[in-house]
Amino acid sequence: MASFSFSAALSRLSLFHLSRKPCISPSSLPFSYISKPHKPKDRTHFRLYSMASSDLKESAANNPGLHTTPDEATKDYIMQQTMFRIKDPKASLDFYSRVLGMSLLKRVDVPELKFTLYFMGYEDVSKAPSDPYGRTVWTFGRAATIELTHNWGTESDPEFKGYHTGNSEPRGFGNKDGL
Ligand SMILES: C[C@@H](O)C(=O)SC[C@H](NC(=O)CC[C@H](N)C(=O)O)C(=O)NCC(=O)O
Repeated sequence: MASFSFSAALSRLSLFHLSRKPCISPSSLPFSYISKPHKPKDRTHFRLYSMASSDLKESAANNPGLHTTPDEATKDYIMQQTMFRIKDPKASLDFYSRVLGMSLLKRVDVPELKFTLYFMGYEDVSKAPSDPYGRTVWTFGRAATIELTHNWGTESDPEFKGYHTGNSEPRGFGNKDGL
């Protein structure tokens, strides 16, 4: 099998097929790789895509409107939260914490309006402030959190048929994927 050097790979900037026993671990490459078994038994084949090419489908030149640097006026902005309404907090908290490995960053109970918010995220909550105000400020400073909204009673209301999933007309919200 031809030797495979990282510099040679960079200079070629093209697709690579690694044989069954790659001479270097794909995980050590700064390339992104997609394991694509050619046949079910060949699970060690990898197809490597160079990331240096400027004609990538994902380049700014190939995607009008795409900027590689944010506007100076909003450069510190982040997508802080997206909100999903949930029917049953027990089931949803189990899914987002046990299945997806997220942590509960902050819980907000609003009894006067009979709802609770659960802010979930991939953060080490042992580093969160212990005081409620500090914890709130910390939570709303985390990027890409999920705000789960539970309107009290939906979990036990036989008349509640669940929230719109986005998979029927009018199609709106699409889906959530996990890996
Ligand atoms: C932090 C708290 O005071 C809020 O304002 S959260 C935003 C608010 N959420 C709710 O009122 C949740 C209960 C409501 N019945 C619902 O299901 O939304 C809100 O503005 N919700 C509407 C929205 O579009 O986010």
